Amino acid sequence: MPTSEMLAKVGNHDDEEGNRPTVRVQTIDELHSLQRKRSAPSTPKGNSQQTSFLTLSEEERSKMQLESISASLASLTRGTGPKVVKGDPARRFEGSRVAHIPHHRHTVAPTIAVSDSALKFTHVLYNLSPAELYEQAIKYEKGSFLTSTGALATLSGAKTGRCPRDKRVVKDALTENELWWGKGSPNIEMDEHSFMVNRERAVDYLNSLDKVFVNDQFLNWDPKNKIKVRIVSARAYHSLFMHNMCIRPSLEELEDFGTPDFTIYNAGQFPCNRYTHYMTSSTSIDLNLARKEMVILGTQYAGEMKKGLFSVMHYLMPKRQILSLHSGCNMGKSGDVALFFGLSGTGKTTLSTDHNRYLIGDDEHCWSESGVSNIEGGCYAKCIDLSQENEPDIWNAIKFGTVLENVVFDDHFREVDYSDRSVTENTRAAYPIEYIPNVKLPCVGPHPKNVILLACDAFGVLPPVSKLSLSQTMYHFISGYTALVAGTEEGVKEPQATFSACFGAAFIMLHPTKYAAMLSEKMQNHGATGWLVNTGWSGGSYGCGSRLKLSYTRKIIDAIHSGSLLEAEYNKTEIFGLHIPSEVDGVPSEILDPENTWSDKQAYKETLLKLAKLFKKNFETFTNYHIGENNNLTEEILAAGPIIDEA
Ligand SMILES: Nc1ncnc2c1ncn2[C@@H]1O[C@H](COP(=O)(O)OP(=O)(O)O)[C@@H](O)[C@H]1O
Ligand SMILES: C=C(OP(=O)(O)O)C(=O)O
Ligand SMILES: [Ca+2]
Ligand SMILES: [Mn+2]
Repeated sequence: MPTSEMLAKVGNHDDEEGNRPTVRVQTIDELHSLQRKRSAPSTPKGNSQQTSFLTLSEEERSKMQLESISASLASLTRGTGPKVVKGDPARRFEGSRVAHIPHHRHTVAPTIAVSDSALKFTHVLYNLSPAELYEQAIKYEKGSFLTSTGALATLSGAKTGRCPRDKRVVKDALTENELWWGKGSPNIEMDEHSFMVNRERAVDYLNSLDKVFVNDQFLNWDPKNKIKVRIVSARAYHSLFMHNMCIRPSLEELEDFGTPDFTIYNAGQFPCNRYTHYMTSSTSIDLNLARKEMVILGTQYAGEMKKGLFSVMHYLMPKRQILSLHSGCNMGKSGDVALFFGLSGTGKTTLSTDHNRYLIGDDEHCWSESGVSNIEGGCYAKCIDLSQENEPDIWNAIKFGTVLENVVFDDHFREVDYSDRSVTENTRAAYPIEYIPNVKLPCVGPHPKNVILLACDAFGVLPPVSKLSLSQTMYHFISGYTALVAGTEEGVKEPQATFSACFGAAFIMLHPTKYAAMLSEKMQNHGATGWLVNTGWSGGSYGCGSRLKLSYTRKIIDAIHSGSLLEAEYNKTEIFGLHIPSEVDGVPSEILDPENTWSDKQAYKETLLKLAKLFKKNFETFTNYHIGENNNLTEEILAAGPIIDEA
């Protein structure tokens, strides 16, 4: 047993003179209580001044936050939320310092309505810091480890990617007319009642736990169009992921947070009931725009939250005449902004993270009257085959605070093997955007000068770069083409063509032509140039050719940014009618026309024709829709697609 004398020696045991300051404590517990100074329960960014720290006492503020969280977690049948209390249940003495919600709020209908979960406390871990979340994850979540560079390695469980077929949107009187439904649409309907069944299931699951994580954060760096989001989840992994991906409020902003504009209930560890109407699997991601809520059951893949909120923005922003974009975005030293559209794996994150330019964001943006703004506060990079040489900024961002999903690492040294696909091909790193050294803070910029459409063409017939007319830009934007290789298994040789309207059909809520019309108007008003960049195959299709060197693609992108590519000499290609430059600085000229790179010219022609037919077939669904006044744009856009000589 330690005596106070022994304790007094802590910190100066090697001091002969005995005149160093001593620790003035009586017990080991007291010593430990000195270790951690109490700070506000939030995650401020750097220079938070504690000055205008308000009229409310800390206790009152805390009580209001807890009441709001309890209301968020309210059961709809029982009408009340759980008794919530702040802090980790494992550290009880701290939790008990905070007053919980007054009793009368929870005794509305005493006998029938009360469930056991209403009789216990749910501990709320509110806006924990990365360090606290690391501790929670490592202590309580299997599969959580520190890597050699300080990142938090996690497993997302059975689902290692999004489940678009399990996404449901509540169809009610309003959304029935407003949203895009039917063929090609990502919005698969559900009714209000089934949503409530799933919501109750998620909330009951969360309330049954000892503790839940709550993140209150923002979306959109445009201060006039900022959205307040609350994420309630059961895993430190989810809380840290959203901490990184959403915009982190300052202490002061958190004080006045108030009621969120949108709430996610992530009960991903718990399945949905397959006998609930509209459910087709044990996974369900449900969006209710009227209630401003999203429920996640049966998948722990964190990307589902980020992209779910992106869908919400694709609904809210166009209502304010703001275009939401599935694109990366960066800005040159002279203020020239570029957008990078493209489906998953085409290079938005890789190419927007450019050491010579300021990063505005890697995935989700808004284009308003005043310019562009990032929706998010972080990046979500693929890390399969990541190398320090090819992507140094992303490599260096994988450090303390970063969530590393589904990667494989050495058991002892904890060095990550980025080439290992044992868990999944879709390994990911989620980090705060400030981890990229040349970030543009705040993440906003002026109107774009270049609009780059990325396609990873595994057929190997699209040119590495083409300059597009405005109608061609619209045609390719609405088509949203990419073709990745089907898989990495032996014998899979045939690339799989994907068409995803607006390069993000999985996330749009309105008809694609609505976004296309807005893009066309904005590009015209601000004189932006459209480009099509193939980041995929050259010298033949997948199996024969090879993926274009990232260094060449970067040179092409450099030439777009600098304006030098606008001045180049162009030739028009057959069928697709694309304008390809004859020279690009730093790129071998012979690869600029894909026909040159194929040894079998006949095979090239056949593959090109095959792809053109796929484009035409895909576009059939859009030919009935009208874009622009008098439908004039529709005609122009159609004419800008591939032309197949049927003779
Ligand atoms: N020529 C290229 N251009 C862009 N990316 C390339 C190229 N060659 C290989 N890649 C790889 O392809 C992947 C692109 O993925 P990413 O940038 O995350 O796409 P997105 O953000 O659009 O989903 C990265 O892993 C990158 O290293
Ligand atoms: C997170 C995603 O985005 P991306 O692959 O475009 O980076 C996703 O599509 O799940
Ligand atoms: Ca994507
Ligand atoms: Mn990305």
